[in-house]
Amino acid sequence: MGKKRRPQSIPVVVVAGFLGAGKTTLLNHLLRNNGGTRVGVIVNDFGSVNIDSMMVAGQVDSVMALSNGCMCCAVDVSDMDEMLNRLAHRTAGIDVIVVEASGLAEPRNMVRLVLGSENPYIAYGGLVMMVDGAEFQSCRERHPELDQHIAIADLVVVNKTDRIGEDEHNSLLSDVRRINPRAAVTSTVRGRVDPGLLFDRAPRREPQPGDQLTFEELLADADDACAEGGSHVHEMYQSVTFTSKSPMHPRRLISLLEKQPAGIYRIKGYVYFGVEGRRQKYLLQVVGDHIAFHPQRLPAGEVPRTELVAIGTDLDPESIVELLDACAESEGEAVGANEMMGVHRYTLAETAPVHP
Ligand SMILES: Nc1nc2c(ncn2[C@@H]2O[C@H](COP(=O)(O)OP(=O)(O)OP(=O)(O)O)[C@@H](O)[C@H]2O)c(=O)[nH]1
Repeated sequence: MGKKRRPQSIPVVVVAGFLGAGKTTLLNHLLRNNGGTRVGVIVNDFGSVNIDSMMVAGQVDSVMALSNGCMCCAVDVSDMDEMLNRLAHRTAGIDVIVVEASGLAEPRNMVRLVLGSENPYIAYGGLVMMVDGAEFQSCRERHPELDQHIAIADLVVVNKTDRIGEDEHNSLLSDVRRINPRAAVTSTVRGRVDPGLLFDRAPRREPQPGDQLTFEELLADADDACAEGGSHVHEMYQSVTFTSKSPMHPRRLISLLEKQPAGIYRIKGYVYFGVEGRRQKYLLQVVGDHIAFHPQRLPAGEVPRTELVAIGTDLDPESIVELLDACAESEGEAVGANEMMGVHRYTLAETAPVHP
């Protein structure tokens, strides 16, 4: 018997945005507030350890990780295709698929990967660009390409508006609208957007005469950029992975984070402090000079360890690993609860992405 065709194809929404803009936070919000819509997730992280998939795991049945670095320049679309095929299979019972691009991805290429899929059960569902309200203007100065990313979005989410004043917010909104007059634009805190903006969206409209570039032209541009070794933001960036089974010394780690080695823009991952009596690990999030710890219960049976990815430009991986190594507790070193003061200063009351 032939496979029964679904009455409707499954939309695949791509969520992109620069490092730390709040993509995973948005994803977690969508997963918690899905209103019964079954969401399949594909995450693509820049570092060799996929922290993002750990941050959404447990929230959803179907999360798949495209690791080994940023996927956007992959010549071979088969990895993405295979995941789309698995999520779109009727036994998975998925209604919508969200692809979280790496923070350094070229969004056009991520879209191209979705459009390149030959799966008849999926349909491209649009591009959502997350903008870090607090960091975007300075990021644009360093990476003018970010404007082109905004220019092709269907929905722009201006996030972290709690970190900017009204004037800055208004000027950011007018810049976004000038760069992309046709996109829907919404502002939020902690990615709290109405899931209906992403899921039940009207079918993508055909490009109109007068649009700056047609969608096909944008995709063709993406091909050219790759072929010429083009100007992708991620080419300037490297990632360094650090893991340690020894607990980290809170005070030493905080001093390192407060005087970050040159070039680092983003650090994320899990930190274990071996303070007696605490079965806790901390999700560490650093974006620019903004540091945040989110305490989480250490699940029974989980071997405590620290696993961090640092992302930035002109990094010296060896010296970064050495500096982090020096933050680990040495044998016999007694670390009291008072050493955690610095960590508490950066600990958010609201525990964001948590394994239930
Ligand atoms: N103040 C504030 N912080 C936020 C907001 N949204 C997200 N964050 C924090 O910003 C940090 C980065 O958020 P993520 O969701 O991991 O960002 P991301 O875009 O997935 O990061 P990458 O995958 O590394 O590019 C985390 O510490 C979040 O808790 C917000 O609206 N306001």
